Amino acid sequence: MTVHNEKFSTHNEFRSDTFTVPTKSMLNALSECSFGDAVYNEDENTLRLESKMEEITGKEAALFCVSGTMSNQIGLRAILQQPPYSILCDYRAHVFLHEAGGLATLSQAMVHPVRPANGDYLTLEDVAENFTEDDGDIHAAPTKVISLENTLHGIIMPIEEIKRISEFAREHGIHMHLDGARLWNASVETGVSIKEYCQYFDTVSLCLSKSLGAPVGSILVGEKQVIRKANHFKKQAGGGIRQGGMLSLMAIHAIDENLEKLHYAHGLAKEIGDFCNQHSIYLESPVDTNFVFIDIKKNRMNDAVLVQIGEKHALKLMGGRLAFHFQLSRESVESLKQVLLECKAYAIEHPFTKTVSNKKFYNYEALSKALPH
Ligand SMILES: Cc1ncc(COP(=O)(O)O)c(C=O)c1O
Ligand SMILES: C[C@@H](O)[C@H](N)C(=O)O
Repeated sequence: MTVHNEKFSTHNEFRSDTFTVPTKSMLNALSECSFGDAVYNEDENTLRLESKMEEITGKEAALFCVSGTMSNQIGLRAILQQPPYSILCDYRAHVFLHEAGGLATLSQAMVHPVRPANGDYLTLEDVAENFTEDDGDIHAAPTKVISLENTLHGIIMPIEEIKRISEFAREHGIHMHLDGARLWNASVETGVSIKEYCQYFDTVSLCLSKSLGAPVGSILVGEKQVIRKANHFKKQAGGGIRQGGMLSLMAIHAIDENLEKLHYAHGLAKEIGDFCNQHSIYLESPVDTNFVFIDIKKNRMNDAVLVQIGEKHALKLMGGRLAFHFQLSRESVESLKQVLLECKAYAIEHPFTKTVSNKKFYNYEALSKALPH
């Protein structure tokens, strides 16, 4: 992957697939992009992207948003009507843990985080045992949305389970939202189409700026009146995009050119997952797609040491979560194996037994080194 300068190198970038950069093909396309004001729905490329996503997802309407956090939060807000209500989600859900408490502030929603009994993904039994019936009990905040995430920590949620939960939700008048930031990864891996996944949900958020490599953006899809309301919340939050044609054209190219490259990323992740298993480096969850979650606690590793050993080998890490994407080099993956062996050896000599929060899969100090101060 040729990049524009070493500061933005992605060949050695394992912190997240959010660090992927536009390909030369995406940049070359910009010579032909539109410059309409997208707030007035006058940008040709943005309308083309939204129409493309309506076709891919089978939903009535699509909305180009500046981030996945925005598309999730305005999507959930748009389907909620009158508090008190609650949102049921996985205890690791991004909408719950990593979107700055938006469900409380924008949606005034209570969140009911549920730990899957199987350790990997929510089942109907998890939902049925934990949802709050809208039965008039004034002590309660009835469940009005079940928000799923696929993939979650790279784990694929089986389509059969999604279907069971969706049927249950519809029987109980509960909306279904999908945080599909990496639904592309699930679809490429399972062969189940994006459209088939989306049919079980009222609203779906899909990210363009992660494994697909677009520089900015996510898409929210749903029924016309829901997307119309979501667009209102988008503008309220200052998310109106003026000449968005450059961003949406790169997003169109990202979908057309990079989707198949996800297989490469998944292959690298599985290779590292197998390597860990062969060298007794415990994993937190299965490697279904583009993430390897090292079980830092069980390995008695210190994630700051892992980051430092990574730096010694010119790799960018931010903790026990290892992200894989199509811009990684073969050499970096080989170096990563060395880093993991060194970190495992260090942990044997110096076991890390301090109790740390499991709320974050990233070492913010390491991440913050990349952030403007
Ligand atoms: C599962 C998931 N959903 C939503 C988001 C939010 O996306 P963004 O960082 O564009 O706000 C992320 C972050 O990348 C994510 O990992
Ligand atoms: C950090 C987190 O918000 C981001 N979504 C990631 O996966 O890297």
